[in-house]
Amino acid sequence: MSAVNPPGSPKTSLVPPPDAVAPVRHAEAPAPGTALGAHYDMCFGCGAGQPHGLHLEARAGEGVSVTAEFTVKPAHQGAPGLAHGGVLTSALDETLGSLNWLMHVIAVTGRLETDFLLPVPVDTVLHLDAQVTAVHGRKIYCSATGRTGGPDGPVAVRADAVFIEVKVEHFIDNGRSEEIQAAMDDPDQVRRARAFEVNP
Ligand SMILES: CCCCC/C=C\C/C=C\C/C=C\C/C=C\CCCC(=O)SCCNC(=O)CCNC(=O)[C@H](O)C(C)(C)COP(=O)(O)OP(=O)(O)OC[C@H]1O[C@@H](n2cnc3c(N)ncnc32)[C@H](O)[C@@H]1OP(=O)(O)O
Repeated sequence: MSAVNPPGSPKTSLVPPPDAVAPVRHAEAPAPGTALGAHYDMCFGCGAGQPHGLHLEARAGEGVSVTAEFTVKPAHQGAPGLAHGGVLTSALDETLGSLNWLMHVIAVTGRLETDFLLPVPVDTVLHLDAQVTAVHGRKIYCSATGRTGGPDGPVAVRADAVFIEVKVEHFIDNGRSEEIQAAMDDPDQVRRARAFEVNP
């Protein structure tokens, strides 16, 4: 049998390489406690205009960190009365994606690994916390936890991820044309997208 973790395999990619550097909070990052708002009104994770969404609300934290709250609704069930694991992973993914605001970088999820430690019942408020741990070129290494019963409660879910920095053209070139056109016609959306990109 070949090596369990051959170099370059996905399994090794969540560990920052030795020459990775500490993340830098952008000088114009929102102050700790500031609500970050949605990066896109129709986003499944954070968009207020998305009726099927999670409606996650993230706030800037200290350093390169964010916090968020997610209330598990009946529509999020996997087993009777319990949250679906994929939905919980989406909440972690969205919280990690919100870290973009603090670095003024646009990045998309490359790899995300979730540990499910406790079942999460419907009506639970999941207290999410995410931080960037290291940066290597375009790769942003980050981790998140979701706690129940309050911000200091037991960890129910946690995730490690690598996000990959992209340009706004990633969305323009790959998104379905009708949504891209609508986004480009919306000055507020263009402003929000560009706000990520100012990264001197
Ligand atoms: C004006 C209209 C604007 C409209 C837009 C509106 C708003 C935009 C603003 C903000 C939105 C931003 C983010 C959204 C935030 C939250 C949502 C939650 C996050 C998500 O839900 S987001 C969706 C899921 N996500 C994807 O849809 C990605 C699909 N994917 C790809 O699009 C490509 O795959 C890509 C771009 C990832 C890479 O492609 P690429 O060609 O650019 O880069 P390349 O391959 O050269 O890799 C460069 C270096 O990254 C390493 N690397 C690559 N892939 C890796 C992996 N998977 N794991 C570990 N490392 C990886 C390589 O190993 C190399 O590393 P090294 O430099 O060391 O060699």
